[in-house]
Amino acid sequence: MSLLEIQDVTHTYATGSGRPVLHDVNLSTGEGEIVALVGESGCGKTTLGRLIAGLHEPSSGRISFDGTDIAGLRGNRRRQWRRKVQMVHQDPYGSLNPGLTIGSTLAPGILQHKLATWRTVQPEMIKLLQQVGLDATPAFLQRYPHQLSGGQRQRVSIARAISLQPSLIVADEVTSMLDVSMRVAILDLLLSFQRDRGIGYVFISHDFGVVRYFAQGGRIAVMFFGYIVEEGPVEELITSPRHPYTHMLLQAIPVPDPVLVRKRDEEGRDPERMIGEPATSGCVFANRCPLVQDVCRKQAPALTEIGTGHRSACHFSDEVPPLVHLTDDAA
Ligand SMILES: Nc1ncnc2c1ncn2[C@@H]1O[C@H](COP(=O)(O)OP(=O)(O)OP(=O)(O)O)[C@@H](O)[C@H]1O
Repeated sequence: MSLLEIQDVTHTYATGSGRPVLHDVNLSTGEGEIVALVGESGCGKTTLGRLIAGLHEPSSGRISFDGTDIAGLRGNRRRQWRRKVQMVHQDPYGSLNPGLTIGSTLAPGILQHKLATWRTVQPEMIKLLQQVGLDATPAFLQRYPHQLSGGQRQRVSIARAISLQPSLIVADEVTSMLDVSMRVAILDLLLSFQRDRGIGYVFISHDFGVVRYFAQGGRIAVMFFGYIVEEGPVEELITSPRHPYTHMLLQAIPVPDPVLVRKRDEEGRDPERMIGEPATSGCVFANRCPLVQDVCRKQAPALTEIGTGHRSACHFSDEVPPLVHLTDDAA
């Protein structure tokens, strides 16, 4: 059974344009699994993450956790579900209350969920500091977020999430505001919790390099304007994309080799296609697609199984060309 199951979820913000920002999303993840959500800014990654973490309710569709529809959960069962799914945000400074010490940030959740008592909460918090690589002392618990570096603040956010012993963490662009030197350390820290505690992740990022590192062995779902257009095992999807949008994103990753850049351009990389409005009928990607044909303007392709655990929403997924920078003759 899946840990998390998202079925036909559509979401429209009451305060937004009135158009859905997620359309008929279907996605599932098993215990301890990593599923990465990738796509350009505004495609709905954070919205989907917030629905999974229960911070918004979907306009329609169903989200089940441990086999139970979360919309129907009440009382203690609802509290348990809220504890088991935690979210770590992109901006650790924004998500930590600047007026609270680290101790006052960590203690309430632990006490509320009865994971420690008033007597044991301090040693519990010190243990957490040590587990996330922070100075494990009572003095550190007295510090405020502004007294910490960006990396330390993100470690506090991670400590707050793991303090509630979750089964799933939604990690939303968790390294994008950190120095490059700090990024791998934070990713490795999160991976250690997957390895040692079986915590699964919904890992949101626009960076395929980061996703390839973090989600190895897991799956990627590629989103375009609120639709999942391709989903599959990480290595297979990154080396042999079967949707023209995934192909375009991967082909746009900068390479430091001018010969390769020329070869990509000769083979049809068209910067003009990197921008453009989503189509309002037929395939949502039709206005940008290099493979577009008449049928794409008329009929939206379903997300269809094209290999084991690999799905693509394209009428012409067989015609997506190999990536230039990964073919032998490009070397
Ligand atoms: N609270 C909100 N009210 C109204 N519209 C919103 C709200 N939050 C997001 N949106 C809109 O929903 C769409 C999807 O936004 P979302 O933040 O989920 O995308 P994203 O892929 O995570 O982008 P980014 O990588 O820039 O965070 C965007 O058009 C955005 O403007």
